[in-house]
Amino acid sequence: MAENLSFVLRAVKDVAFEDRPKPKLRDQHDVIVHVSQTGICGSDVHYWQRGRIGNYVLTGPMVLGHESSGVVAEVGSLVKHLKVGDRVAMEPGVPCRRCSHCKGGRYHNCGEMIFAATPPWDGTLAKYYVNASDFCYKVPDSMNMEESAMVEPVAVACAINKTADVRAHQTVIVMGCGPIGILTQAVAKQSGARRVIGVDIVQSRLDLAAHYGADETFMPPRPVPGVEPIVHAEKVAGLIKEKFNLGDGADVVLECSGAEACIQMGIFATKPGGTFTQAGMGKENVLFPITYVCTQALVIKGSIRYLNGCYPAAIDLISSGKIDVKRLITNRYKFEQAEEAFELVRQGRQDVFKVMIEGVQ
Ligand SMILES: NC(=O)c1ccc[n+]([C@@H]2O[C@H](COP(=O)([O-])OP(=O)(O)OC[C@H]3O[C@@H](n4cnc5c(N)ncnc54)[C@H](O)[C@@H]3O)[C@@H](O)[C@H]2O)c1
Ligand SMILES: OC[C@H](O)C(O)[C@@H](O)CO
Repeated sequence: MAENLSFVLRAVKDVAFEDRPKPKLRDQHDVIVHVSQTGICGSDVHYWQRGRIGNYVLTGPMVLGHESSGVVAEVGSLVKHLKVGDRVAMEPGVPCRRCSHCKGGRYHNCGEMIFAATPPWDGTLAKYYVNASDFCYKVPDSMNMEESAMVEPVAVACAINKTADVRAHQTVIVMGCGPIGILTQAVAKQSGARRVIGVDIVQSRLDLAAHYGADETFMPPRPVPGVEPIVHAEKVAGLIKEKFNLGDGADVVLECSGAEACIQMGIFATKPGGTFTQAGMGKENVLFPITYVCTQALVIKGSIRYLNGCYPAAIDLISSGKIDVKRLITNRYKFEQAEEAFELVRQGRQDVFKVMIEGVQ
């Protein structure tokens, strides 16, 4: 029997199962986690298919996966808050704790972050994963291990809302109704937003959004041949403002698709002085209506991964039943079927939303 069966991306479009040595505690504050469930994220599929996201480039074999829960199997001698057998949600990025960003409380900006399944760091799709104990959060008994793996995308959604400073009574437009968009809509609602409008080009995703966090949904009309895309985007933003009676725009726009058209529409749909936050990661460079940003004095922000407090907040939202992540899981696979699971996500079928891979027993 394998010691630490791992699902490894060996090169672009080339995955294989390998038996890797069981990880060792790197210091006395580490824990070894026996991984229970792992959700597949678009970025895992992206590395598999293209081998890079922005500056992160696959240069050697890397274990995939970063949305995981598990059971503590071993604890370092200085770990106080966890013991063997505890069930945890794992925050997959551990910062250096020493740079000016970490010391300033912005650890998401740490340049030395070790992030699971971001080259060159191995991910969590293995029997065992070693993590800093303070980045492992004990989950209440009421949460199962699939829900505990879903803490990761909910924490991303919390960070997006926190970055944009979403507040009570605001009108929020969320571009994109994939897992991140839908959860961002649900967190916006929980943050007190008065109206949340979800935008997507896929009807089934709008239908899900409408039964999840969004109050209203919108499908942008197709681009008109001969009309400049940016002119079309401004027109569509006008339609959104008119249809939903938003006056001169939404208080906040959260971009969760990465699509160039959505970025442009989102900017034009933000009210003067409002906040636009980019979380989607698509094309690295886009045509961007910068003069509009200037003349309307918009606040433009970027959101990446999680901020301090987002993991605990996500656990609270799930365990209190305020966000029901179970409804989002559409497909489940055994560890040995990991490639099949990845292939399913790659196909982008409309009936597939969140795919889970069970850990090695
Ligand atoms: N910032 C972060 O920390 C962070 C973390 C995780 C994921 N992401 C990024 O967030 C984005 C969303 O992630 P996801 O898992 O929900 O991905 P996804 O691909 O499932 O969702 C994207 C959605 O956008 C919709 N879309 C695409 N083009 C559109 C258009 N022109 N108009 C309207 N809708 C359009 C798609 O139909 C889809 O429903 C991705 O770009 C991902 O890389 C960012
Ligand atoms: O949810 C976390 C994200 O998937 C990662 O930051 C990834 O997209 C970039 O490495």
